Amino acid sequence: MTIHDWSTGPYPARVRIAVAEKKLRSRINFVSVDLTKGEHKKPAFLAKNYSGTLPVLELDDGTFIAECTAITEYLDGLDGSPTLTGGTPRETGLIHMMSKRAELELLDAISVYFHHATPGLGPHVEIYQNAEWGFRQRDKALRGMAYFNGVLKKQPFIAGEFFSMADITVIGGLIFAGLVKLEVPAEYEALHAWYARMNERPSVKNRVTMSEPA
Ligand SMILES: N[C@@H](CCC(=O)N[C@@H](CS(=O)(=O)O)C(=O)NCC(=O)O)C(=O)O
Repeated sequence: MTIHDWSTGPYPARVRIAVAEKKLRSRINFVSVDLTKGEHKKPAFLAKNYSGTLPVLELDDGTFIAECTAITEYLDGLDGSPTLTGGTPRETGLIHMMSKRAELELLDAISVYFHHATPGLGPHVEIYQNAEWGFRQRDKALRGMAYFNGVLKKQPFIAGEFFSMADITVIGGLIFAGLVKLEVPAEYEALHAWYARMNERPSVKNRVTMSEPA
């Protein structure tokens, strides 16, 4: 399998963490797509992913799977023993809900702030910007941080009692927050403590270097 990605990107991080958690590194060939040059918006890449975003998983039969959630669901199911996306209908529902909530209320909101209220990937990629919309989404992300801090006051992981795709998505959000220098307020102690625990996981710690030659 091939993953088309950008080694330091927040969304690619979600899939890199899932690859490591599922011990699939030896089965993956990473191919870098240069976002800074707008390669992801050129016809050759758009043929892989209509949405022009990274990462994209390319199967050996030529099938392309984009969208971090979809890629994670595929990878998690490969060994017939899903550990990241839920082992029962109740777990699957809760994990999907909390992962989608993490996208809507945190990660995607920070992405909009990055693309609209900062120089983003540069004028050749950011062909339309609306700073007010970007700042509104930044404020939404800060509310999202408060929400997830509240969740983590009551349970050890984002979707309940064990690590899941939902944790990985919030990790992606906080990686993006770091990249755009959006601080997690100090008073969100449960979120800070959880993030410190997450950063101790080898899958999180080694996510960027995993694609470097052994
Ligand atoms: N909904 C998509 C969003 C993916 C996404 O936005 N990826 C970023 C990659 S990174 O910024 O996290 O490295 C991207 O392609 N951004 C480029 C752009 O939006 O022009 C997903 O979940 O996979």
